[in-house]
Amino acid sequence: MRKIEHIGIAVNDLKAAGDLYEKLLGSPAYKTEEVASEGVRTAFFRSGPNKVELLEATSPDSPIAKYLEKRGEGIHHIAFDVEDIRAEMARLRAEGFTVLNEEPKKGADNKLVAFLHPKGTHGVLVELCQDMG
Ligand SMILES: CC[C@H](C(=O)O)C(=O)SCCNC(=O)CCNC(=O)[C@H](O)C(C)(C)COP(=O)(O)OP(=O)(O)OC[C@H]1O[C@@H](n2cnc3c(N)ncnc32)[C@H](O)[C@@H]1OP(=O)(O)O
Ligand SMILES: [Co+2]
Repeated sequence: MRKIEHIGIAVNDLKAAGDLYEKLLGSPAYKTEEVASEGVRTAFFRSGPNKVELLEATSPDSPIAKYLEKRGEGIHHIAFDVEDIRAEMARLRAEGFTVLNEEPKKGADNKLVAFLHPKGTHGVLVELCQDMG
């Protein structure tokens, strides 16, 4: 794990939350992007070398919709930047973590992504991200 790639925050309304985070961070989202396969629309903000990803659900069966229904708005996941996502997935499986994806999938912000089940990480949904260059 090279660094924290982004902190993911689940929100009910991306526009309203985005306006607030623009005030909070002092700059607008550098990207908004829909990831249909995940049923999410995202907005990315920079905070120095770090990133914040706001996520709203675009379908009722989205993981974000389910999370919001159950827990309301809040920090949804921590994403880590990895050099080689397939190698990391194999390493973490061998270490006993529950890797939720057979194969990495295309995420937002030009990344290949995979997730670890929060039950195996002390309650934090972990995302692995490899930059696709
Ligand atoms: C890819 C685009 C973008 C990017 O950065 O590129 C994204 O980040 S997309 C983010 C949205 N996509 C995902 O989250 C995919 C991975 N998530 C999942 O596969 C599910 O959400 C899963 C398996 C984590 C939970 O789904 P499930 O249907 O099992 O929901 P439950 O409510 O039954 O949850 C089971 C259990 O886990 C706890 N839980 C659920 N979500 C989280 C979370 N985000 N953080 C911590 N814990 C979580 C939930 O409370 C249940 O525990 P329990 O003790 O039974 O209440
Ligand atoms: Co993410």
